[in-house]
Amino acid sequence: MLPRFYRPVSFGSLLKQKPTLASRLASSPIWDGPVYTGHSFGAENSTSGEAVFTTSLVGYPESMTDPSYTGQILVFTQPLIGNYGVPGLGRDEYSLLRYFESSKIQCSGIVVADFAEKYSHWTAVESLGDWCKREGVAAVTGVDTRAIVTYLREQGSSLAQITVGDQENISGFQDPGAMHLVAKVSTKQVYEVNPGQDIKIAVLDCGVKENILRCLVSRGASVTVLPHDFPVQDVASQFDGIFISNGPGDPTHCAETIYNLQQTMKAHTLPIFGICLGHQLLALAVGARTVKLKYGNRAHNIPTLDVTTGNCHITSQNHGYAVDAKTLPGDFKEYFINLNDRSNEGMYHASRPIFSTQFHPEAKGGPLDSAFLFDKFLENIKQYKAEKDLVNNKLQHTLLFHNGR
Ligand SMILES: NC(=O)CC[C@H](N)C(=O)O
Repeated sequence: MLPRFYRPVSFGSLLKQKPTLASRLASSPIWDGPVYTGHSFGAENSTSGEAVFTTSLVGYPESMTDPSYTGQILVFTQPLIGNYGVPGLGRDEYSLLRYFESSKIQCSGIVVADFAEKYSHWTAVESLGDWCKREGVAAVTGVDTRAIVTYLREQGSSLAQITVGDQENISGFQDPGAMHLVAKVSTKQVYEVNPGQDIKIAVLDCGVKENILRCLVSRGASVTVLPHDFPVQDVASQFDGIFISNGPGDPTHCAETIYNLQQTMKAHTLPIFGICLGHQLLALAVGARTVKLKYGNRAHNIPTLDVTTGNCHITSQNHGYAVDAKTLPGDFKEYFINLNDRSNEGMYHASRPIFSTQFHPEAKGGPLDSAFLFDKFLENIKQYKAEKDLVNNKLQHTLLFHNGR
């Protein structure tokens, strides 16, 4: 017998079609994808979004609170999800969330083969189902996720709905790719983490993960978090480095950030580092193009080649778009390549301290192979500061000399 709280739930997906005149005129989408019926173990709300799959084995609290998943229904290929429960909102010595990437569930819904009602972990305060219910997020279990993932791999990431019981999904099929989601998840106010340090980094928050901030402040930096569209070019001289964060949706919606980065790179020579959406925005700012991948890369174990060393790193990834490496301008070189699908995984400037990665070196949920890239950014900053100090000292000596005569 099914536990009482289970209600029938359907997970259906929309076959992606090239818009024909007929389908555009008929404003409702054509429902021609498969329907999978399982049980609800989260909030009994209907929802819609882009269905994507992750092959990560652990880290569901981190993935579900990652703002990059906004507007997406996350299908886990790992068949048993929820067995270590969900941790609480504890904070670390920097007041950053210890166990989550943001303070709420960001994805629109989740789909798992088998939900573990019984959980056990020393950090757990509730079950995955209770967390989803409390946060109003739909969750489906008891469906064949192998069939769903086969569909998504063949068809590509697709618009989908979760409907609970007999509910109608009045919102239809929401396409996160058509929305400027970064504006929704970015901070509205400027705030500081670990203030008062010698090294000062400006973070453009397009949906920044807590562990990215932790990776910067734990290396001794003060971080000032700015809204995604903040004119960073106007304040860049107050900082020693600029970081551009991860975030949801299609990077081409972020016209303000792209423009501000162009102006910053024109007027300033300080070190810049971007991760995931940050990489895509930096690439767009220097004139490269981004493309939508068929079903994206979402996993914690993707082999990635460092073109500069020949080393392979196992990386954590979560993206549906990629930079087309063929469109990088001459002074930017390809830094990393995905060894599964050969897509671009990063770039660096030939002579300036600017680089970015498509994968996530902060990887909460692991692996930590590429965490050295934060050290590299901090090294770039120290070198930049040392050169700046040298120039300032020389300038002062020159002025003193002239004054003395
Ligand atoms: N994790 C991210 O920053 C994702 C970037 C972008 N939204 C993509 O899907 O490609």
